Amino acid sequence: MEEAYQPNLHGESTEVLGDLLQKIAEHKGCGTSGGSGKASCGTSAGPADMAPEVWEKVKNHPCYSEEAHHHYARMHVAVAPACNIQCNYCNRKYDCANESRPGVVSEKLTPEQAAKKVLAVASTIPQMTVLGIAGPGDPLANPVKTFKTFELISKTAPDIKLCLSTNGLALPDHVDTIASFNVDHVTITINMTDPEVGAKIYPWIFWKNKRVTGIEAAKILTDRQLQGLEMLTERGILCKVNSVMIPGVNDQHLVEVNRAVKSRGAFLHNIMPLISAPEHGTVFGLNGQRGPSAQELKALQDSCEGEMNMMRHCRQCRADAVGLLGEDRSAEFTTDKIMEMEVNYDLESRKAYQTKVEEERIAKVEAKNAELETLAGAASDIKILIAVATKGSGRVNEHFGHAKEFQVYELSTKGAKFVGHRRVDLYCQGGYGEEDALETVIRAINDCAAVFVAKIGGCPKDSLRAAGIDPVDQYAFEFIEQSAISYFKDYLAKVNSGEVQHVERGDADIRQGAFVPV
Ligand SMILES: C[S@@+](CC[C@H](N)C(=O)[O-])C[C@H]1O[C@@H](n2cnc3c(N)ncnc32)[C@H](O)[C@@H]1O
Ligand code: SF4
Ligand code: SF4
Repeated sequence: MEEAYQPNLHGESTEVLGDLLQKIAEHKGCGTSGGSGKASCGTSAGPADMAPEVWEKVKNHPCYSEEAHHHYARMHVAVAPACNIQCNYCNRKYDCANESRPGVVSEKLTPEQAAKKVLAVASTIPQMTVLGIAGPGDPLANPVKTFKTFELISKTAPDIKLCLSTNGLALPDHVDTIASFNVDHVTITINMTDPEVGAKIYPWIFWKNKRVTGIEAAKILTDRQLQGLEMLTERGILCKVNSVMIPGVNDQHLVEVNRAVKSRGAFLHNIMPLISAPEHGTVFGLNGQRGPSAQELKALQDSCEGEMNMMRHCRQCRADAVGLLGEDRSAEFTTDKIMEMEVNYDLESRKAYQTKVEEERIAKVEAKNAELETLAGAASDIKILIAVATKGSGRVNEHFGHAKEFQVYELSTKGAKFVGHRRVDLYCQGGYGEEDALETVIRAINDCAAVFVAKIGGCPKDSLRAAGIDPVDQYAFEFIEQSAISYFKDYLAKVNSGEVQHVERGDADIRQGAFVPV
């Protein structure tokens, strides 16, 4: 192991960073508020309503703050191979280096290898702020490996936030240990509170040294999950609940789940699409269980939003993912490569870098707010979706042809709201076989009125226009939200003058997560 690094937590740059973060909070725009669990980021209640200790936890956590995810990165370490339950959508034996979805890893690590990897990544990616353990199995079915990893990292990289993601079965037994390692973000996957529904998702659980099946298993699981959630929130640990949306199985029921977890103090609800394909070898993949469409997912998230804040920017990462959400740099940090890397974990230079990131965030929020003021008083029910090609930093900074995903924003007189993303790399690979990649991208974003890009060639421009999608490169390298609001203002003006006719667009031809044609 490396020698323990002793940080200077009272250094000047730390103070500067603190001031900047406070400024951002005053600009109302960058977190996800506590208590009510409602969204912020210029969408509704902002950090002004958020308890300072909650703000402290979410301000640079890419999963807990939609706004932070444009700037801050996370990493997962795959130290937890075993699992204590079986879900009909999970098969951890299937592995593909090019595939990014939960449960997939290229190599499993020991706690010592994981700690070394964290230092290597933190030295290379100064905006990496969060270390999560999310499998490939269940962290709490591997408690020794999980907590040893946390212990090592909390000593060597004390500025990194620790997270874990669990199915919750063993959670009540480990809450005190979780709290003792200052793990202040825990995700619990809760797909049901009704055991009848649960029996369709979980064939078995391993409980008190024996296998339990059916409704009895689902009843134990839901009781333990809800008990664990209550125990964590009582201790002030922020909880995110993941729910996998499985059409025809738990889609209607998730509204009830949403109420149940909100009433027990969950901070954020992440309803994610089922990923299901026969080649994954899962029960659902093999029996043809489909995932939801992008529209079905958004409709369910919208219907739960009145209740609590919904996460819409989850990328359903691999258990060894590294980088900004939506990018995967795990191939740069394999065990072989780390061995040869010069690791220089310097807390002060990490803080200095993050200070620059915070300056950029402030500029972005100010620009958005200024643009939003120009919309004040505009009355219209029109809403449109736009797709944005971005590499991060909250800017329109990706070439159309290089985009592996598009971020989708809903524009209205209230402003620009992030509502999801479309991963076109997997869609191209898995969806339509020989079909031209451009065609599949167009089908994936054909519910959007425009696509914002840093650059685009003449041919794709023409094809997009023919599909009724406006290719917009005039905001190249500008901030996304400010540009989107400015575009929407022009759009409304053109609709009002009759220059453009607003049409309600149909659904995109994409099934989130499943990558098969609707
Ligand atoms: C791989 S699991 C690891 C953590 C833990 N075992 C759990 O299930 O919460 C991480 C997340 O991925 C989700 N997941 C796994 N397979 C999935 C699939 N095929 N489709 C959608 N979500 C999936 C799980 O439900 C969980 O929320
Ligand atoms: S609990 Fe997590 S790791 Fe275990 S089978 Fe379900 S998804 Fe897979
Ligand atoms: S799977 Fe979702 S919640 Fe977990 S690290 Fe990725 S984006 Fe964040």
